[in-house]
Amino acid sequence: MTAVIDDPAAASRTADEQVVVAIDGPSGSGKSSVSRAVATRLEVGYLDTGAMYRALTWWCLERGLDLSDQDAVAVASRELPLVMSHDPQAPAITVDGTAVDLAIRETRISEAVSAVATNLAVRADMKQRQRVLIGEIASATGGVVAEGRDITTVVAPDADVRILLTASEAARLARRSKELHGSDDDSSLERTREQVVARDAKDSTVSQFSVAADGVVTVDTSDLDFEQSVQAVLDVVRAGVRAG
Ligand SMILES: Nc1ncnc2c1ncn2[C@@H]1O[C@H](COP(=O)(O)OP(=O)(O)OP(=O)(O)O)[C@@H](O)[C@H]1O
Ligand SMILES: Nc1ccn([C@H]2C[C@H](O)[C@@H](COP(=O)(O)O)O2)c(=O)n1
Repeated sequence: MTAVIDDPAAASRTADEQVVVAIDGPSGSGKSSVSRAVATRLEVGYLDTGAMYRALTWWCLERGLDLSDQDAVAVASRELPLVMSHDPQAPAITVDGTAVDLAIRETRISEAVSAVATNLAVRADMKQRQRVLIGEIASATGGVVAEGRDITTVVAPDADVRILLTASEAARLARRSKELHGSDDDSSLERTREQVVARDAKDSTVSQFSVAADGVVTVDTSDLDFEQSVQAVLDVVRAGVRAG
């Protein structure tokens, strides 16, 4: 893999030149926002795999499914009529023609999504979908930044560059609290804890995203601001591309 990054003619890269970047990490580490910025700078597509689990959760609830009914949720996963735009500056997601970009970020979805994401039949289906999407996006745009919890280890263990994006629990809680409640005072932090710490505890029963697997580079953003985090990831990508 010999991709020239920051190449304005990204979409004309040959298969050998395409760059696939896999990024995992815990909730609030900055995966989505940093990955979108990195994909934008690299002029490649973006895949938010968490949005896929969220969309499935939304669809199951919309249809009145009991999320603890593993078989019914697995069938829903296979049938999910999902369409995603992979433009990092305008990611969009529809289910059966309904735009769900905002709905899938609601607290009710954040609190329910782990029940779906820990369903092993759903994970097997999502893995296949995500592998296909990574190939399609890379072909269409010259590369892809795909982020989630198991991209570096299960979905794309052969990615050109694999990164674990992490941050201390305090930093992650404060970031999410400011985003959701506009503040990181004590009561806001407490209200955010369920969505960050408790969700990670549930999700970590099926994926390993707290310790980097062999060959995965850890980028700790606890003491970095947003732009520094983007630059740190780009540095790893550039080093990985040169080494590859
Ligand atoms: N290095 C950083 N410094 C400060 N804020 C950051 C940094 N990185 C991300 N953020 C902010 O933290 C919040 C959480 O980031 P983001 O949604 O990208 O995290 P995530 O890892 O994708 O979380 P989740 O997995 O729960 O969706 C956002 O408001 C984002 O702008
Ligand atoms: N590859 C992935 C991506 C996401 N999940 C789970 C973890 C979360 O509970 C949920 C939503 O993810 P988020 O949008 O918060 O990043 O999906 C997973 O298990 N594997």
